Amino acid sequence: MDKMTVFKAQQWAFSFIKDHGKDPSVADLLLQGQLNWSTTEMLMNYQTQLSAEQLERFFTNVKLYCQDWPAQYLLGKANFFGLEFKVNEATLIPRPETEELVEWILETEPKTSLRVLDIGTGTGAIGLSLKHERPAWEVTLSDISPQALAVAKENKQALKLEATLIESDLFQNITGKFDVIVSNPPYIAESEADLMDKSVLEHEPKTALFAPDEGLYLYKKLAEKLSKYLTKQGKLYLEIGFQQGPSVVEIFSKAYPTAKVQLRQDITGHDRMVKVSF
Ligand SMILES: C[S@@+](CC[C@H](N)C(=O)[O-])C[C@H]1O[C@@H](n2cnc3c(N)ncnc32)[C@H](O)[C@@H]1O
Repeated sequence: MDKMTVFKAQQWAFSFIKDHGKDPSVADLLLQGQLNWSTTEMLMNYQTQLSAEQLERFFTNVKLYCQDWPAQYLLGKANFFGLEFKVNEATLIPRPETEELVEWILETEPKTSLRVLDIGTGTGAIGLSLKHERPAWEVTLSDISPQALAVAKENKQALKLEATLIESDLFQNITGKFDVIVSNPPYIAESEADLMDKSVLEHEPKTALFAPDEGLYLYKKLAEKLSKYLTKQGKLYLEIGFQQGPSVVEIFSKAYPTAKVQLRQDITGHDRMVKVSF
């Protein structure tokens, strides 16, 4: 393949992606991500020649994106809360909604030393972002998937953050008590699979997406054992599906009648988070 300028390669990718009915702005994401360039660097380098190798990788990624591969898996990385996380097909791609859960914790909890447990950590996105913002917190990351936990370990090392990693089915291998437990568990009902994007369904891990019992299984399991792992005034923060607000509030209100259970909406106005305060 001959050399080509960044500008020409971008133009080609734009029209190729458009012709396939997908989002042309992903062309920039793929090229910038591959070259590790900021938007400014991209603008300053429009006339730079790309090597045949660089072009081949870019064209391949553009074509795979048009075949429903998520751009983040093609690049092997995703941004979350201002940090770069390695991702692969063993981990969910961290979502912007989840950044709002991190923000809620940061604006509510004291900056002083706290013990924090992130259950179902995946890439480590929630727990490592919290540790990055609050170095005094002692953070534990757990996941049922050893492959996901291996990615969380790489992210912890790349970001130079301290955290304990534990392979565990919910609380099974967890000991001690925590001031904050946070979880974005799998919460999609199997019956909703038909409505999902092909790129999510075909590439993201099923153990990260689906849960039995209309998606409520993990919330019910968390509620059963929660009090044993929270300090007296501890708090649980959860991400939920936008239709699950009333059901999740009911699960925790029934299990802990004296606790305060709060529902919170995301930036688009959908029910998205629940906090249980003891
Ligand atoms: C929706 S993903 C969330 C990943 C990450 N916390 C985030 O917000 O991007 C759910 C995660 O929970 C993990 N998981 C599923 N069942 C679990 C269980 N029983 N115990 C612990 N982790 C579980 C999955 O492997 C997956 O990494």
